[in-house]
Amino acid sequence: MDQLLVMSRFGYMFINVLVLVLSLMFLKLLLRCWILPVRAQKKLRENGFSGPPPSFPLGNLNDMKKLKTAMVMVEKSKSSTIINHDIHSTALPHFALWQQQYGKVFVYWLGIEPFVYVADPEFLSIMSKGVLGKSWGKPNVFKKDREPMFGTGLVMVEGDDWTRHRHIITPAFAPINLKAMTSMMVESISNMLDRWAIQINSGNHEFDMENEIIGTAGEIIAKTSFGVKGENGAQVLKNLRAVQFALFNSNRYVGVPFSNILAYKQTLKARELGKEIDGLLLSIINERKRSLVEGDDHHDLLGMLLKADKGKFTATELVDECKTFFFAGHETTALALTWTFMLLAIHPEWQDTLRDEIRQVIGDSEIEYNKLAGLKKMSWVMNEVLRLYPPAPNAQRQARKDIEVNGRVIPNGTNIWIDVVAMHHDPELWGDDVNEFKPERFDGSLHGGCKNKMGFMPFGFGGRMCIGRNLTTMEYKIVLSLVLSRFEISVSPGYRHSPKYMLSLRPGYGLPLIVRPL
Ligand code: HEM
Repeated sequence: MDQLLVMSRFGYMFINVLVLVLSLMFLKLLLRCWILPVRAQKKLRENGFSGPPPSFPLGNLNDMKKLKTAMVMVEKSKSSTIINHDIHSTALPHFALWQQQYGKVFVYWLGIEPFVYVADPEFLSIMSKGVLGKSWGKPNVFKKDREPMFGTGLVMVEGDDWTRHRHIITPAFAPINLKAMTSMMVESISNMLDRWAIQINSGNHEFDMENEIIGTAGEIIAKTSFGVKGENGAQVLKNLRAVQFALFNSNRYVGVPFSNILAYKQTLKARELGKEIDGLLLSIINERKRSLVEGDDHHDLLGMLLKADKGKFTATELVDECKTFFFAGHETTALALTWTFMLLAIHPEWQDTLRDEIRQVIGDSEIEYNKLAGLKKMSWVMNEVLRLYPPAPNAQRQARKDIEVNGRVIPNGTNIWIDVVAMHHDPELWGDDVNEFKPERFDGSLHGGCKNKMGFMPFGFGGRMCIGRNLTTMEYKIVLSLVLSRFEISVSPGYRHSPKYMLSLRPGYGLPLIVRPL
């Protein structure tokens, strides 16, 4: 009898505790998914930020999806031979439409996360001047998602940690160190061109240039970051690509509560691959540390970090920085080159102009780092390509404090989405020829004559500007010099111009080009 009484009391207590725990969980959920977003929306409205009305729990994701689908239908009905550089309304139709309705600064919602959208360089300039580095960071909503790619590498760290990381890494990108990477790059590119020559000899002149360049750029970034040689290196490269595929080639509902559960297969796969990459990179790092003691020299970024580092980075931090170099530097550089080949293929006069310049600056000698700065017109072409087709089509921040811009407050916790494609294609900033390929607009002007300096930002802005931009410029110039010295290119009739926003800005159906030896 007593025993029964004790058991029923115990059961009663258990149920009470369970109810309490479930109620607390429910309240937390209510606060996170409903009360806080409603409060944020009210504050943003009070501060004059309007935008498309969100619905629960998707925010504006459904509108975005519908507009994209409608745009795909419109595109399918168009002639496939037209190459139009006015890409904002086709690649990002939701932003183009909302801009017309709400202006260049408005609020939209990814799930329960508010984003202040900015396509006004003046607003951006005032905002970034008033913001101390610590008042904003990278959106938490993306951090978890991209953890297997960047970990706590430079792209993701904030505050004092960011200052420390940036301080240690900056010297690795110094010209003297980049110079030592020239031969690694020349080797990979020459291998690719020799493959092309063999294929052309066998009668096949058509290449998917995006595939070709992504493969070679991946090899180069892996070599220049941590030395891809050996079995471990090759396996790291393979896994890094697989992580990217698992994370971004699927429909993910960023900002929607429990969306990770919906995409749990990809999330788990990315985490597993991420762990495997960490293990492989760790063994490369340990091997390097041993060989450094024995006096071996490695001219890649990891080698430079290990030499300069003297224990300033933990092993995990070193692993994360290697992954960061790969993910931040691989596709961006490859896409800059891919879009360049598309534009040069439809502008043979610019192929000739660059060939003349290469002949004058480099001649028949081997490519040397010091000579690359002399390729001025090539720099104009690079800037113009990055303007029309920016491989990093947006930048994001999250307010860590209330941020005031012209008397309007962006509340702590709000995300900020800077639309680089919109600013690069804005006729009010660039003039009526904004959608024309005119590299000469960069002759004597670092900002291509844009009315506001912040209107041209392919490498970001402020203290967080891309640390790898000199490395990219170097690779870009070496690739173009070697390709244009041996081949001429034209567009294949199979090319369908359809730039798509998939985290980066890439050709929707690849880039088939016809390549002929000179
Ligand atoms: C065409 C090529 C490239 C483009 C368009 C590009 C673009 C950008 C942009 C826009 C940012 C700023 C992001 C932000 O403000 O949130 C950035 C940052 C960064 N990039 Fe690049 N990038 C390129 C190549 C590279 C390369 C080759 C590397 C390294 C090997 C690299 C490493 C980084 C890193 C580590 C950051 C973070 C810097 C920081 O937060 O302090 N990037 N890049």
